[in-house]
Amino acid sequence: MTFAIQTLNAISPLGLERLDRSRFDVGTDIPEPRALLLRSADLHSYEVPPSLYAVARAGAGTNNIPVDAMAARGIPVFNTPGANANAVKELVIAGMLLAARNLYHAADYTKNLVAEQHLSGKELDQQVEAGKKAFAGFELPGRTLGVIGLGAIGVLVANAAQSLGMKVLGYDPAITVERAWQLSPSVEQVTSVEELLASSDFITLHVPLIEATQGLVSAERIATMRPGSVILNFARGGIVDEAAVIAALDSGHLHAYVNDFPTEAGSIHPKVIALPHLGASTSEAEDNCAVMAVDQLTDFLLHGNIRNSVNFPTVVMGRTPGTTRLAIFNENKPNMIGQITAVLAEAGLNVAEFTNRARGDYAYTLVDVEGQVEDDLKASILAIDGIIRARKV
Ligand SMILES: NC(=O)c1ccc[n+]([C@@H]2O[C@H](COP(=O)([O-])OP(=O)(O)OC[C@H]3O[C@@H](n4cnc5c(N)ncnc54)[C@H](O)[C@@H]3O)[C@@H](O)[C@H]2O)c1
Ligand SMILES: O=C(O)CC[C@@H](O)C(=O)O
Repeated sequence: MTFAIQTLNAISPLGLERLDRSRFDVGTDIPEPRALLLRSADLHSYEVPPSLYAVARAGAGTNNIPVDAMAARGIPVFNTPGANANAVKELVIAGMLLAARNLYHAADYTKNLVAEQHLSGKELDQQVEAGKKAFAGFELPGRTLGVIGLGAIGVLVANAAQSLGMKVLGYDPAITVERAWQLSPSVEQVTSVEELLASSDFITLHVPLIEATQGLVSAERIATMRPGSVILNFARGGIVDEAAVIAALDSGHLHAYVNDFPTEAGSIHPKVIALPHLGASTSEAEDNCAVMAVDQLTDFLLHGNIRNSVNFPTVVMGRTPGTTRLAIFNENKPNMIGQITAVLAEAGLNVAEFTNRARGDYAYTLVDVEGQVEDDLKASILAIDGIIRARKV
């Protein structure tokens, strides 16, 4: 049996090469895909075909995918946490330097001297020296960076800024133990966004775009920021009230807004540096994301294992020779396990391994039974109230 995987964005060949072509068909035009492999393609109005088993996002953010609706259909959505974090970290550091040293306008100034004013030689030298004072900037050591979201990217940014001599504040009410261990001990964790904004010269956002973070940087909060501060947004456009930022740039309250999500108003504003969603656009990050996404997807399709899903729990079980594996998605409600095992017992099947984990409203079961199973077993499992999907793997 082969699995058809449809790619909806350009995926690094390093990832695609890992797909064993005797088991996987890959293409951009696949009418009944078993899986989707994508980056930023928007799935919110995608009509999910009954054939679809899984979605793999080669990247971190999954706001382009209706993850809850996918969960309700028993479709895990995978992402690749950390795989592009270094690329984003480097761009954030570049963004701080672009803003602090006015590099964007400075480079424009010199280009203009030649392209528009046609200066050369001594005249050019004179104007270079005469004009440079307009672009004098400030240095990073001693300045404070506030990091909102201490996940894969936020921790790398915090540690890098700290090693550049900055004071770093961090805010993340749900920081994981793993990230807390990675965070430099010199980074001071604060307990509110307000505290962080009031004490920072730069703030950088590294949270997902979800209901709770939509408009997190609001007009009210911007008003509490230090005069002359800089906002860096390499997370998602919707986390910032851009109209409020532009008003604060116009009034002189903010120095600059550096972001990865151009809008009509932002792109042409002289104090906005808007990059074309470049955060993860390095060959290294694209390779890392593609490899991780493909490996997670194939492990799920071939073995039912779930790692790094944003809508189902991690469930991983090694294969036992001589057994048949069933992968079952169900609603998270009482007596589901009892009913599944009762069906297996009725079919005279001996369970070799069994794992069940729940996450929110849904749960996932992997069960290895000894020997082969009859085709009608799947129908008996699907007949249990609350079972969403079942498959022999
Ligand atoms: N510009 C780009 O190309 C690019 C690349 C990668 C990621 N991103 C964006 O950056 C986001 C973060 O990526 P990541 O890899 O660090 O993800 P991550 O999941 O490792 O970290 C996100 C962190 O945000 C925290 N968080 C969630 N809600 C919060 C809140 N209200 N206040 C404070 N902290 C909160 C979480 O606890 C978590 O620690 C992604 O969701 C994506 O939108 C953009
Ligand atoms: O795929 C990309 O180029 C961007 C990915 C980035 O926004 C992410 O959330 O990982």
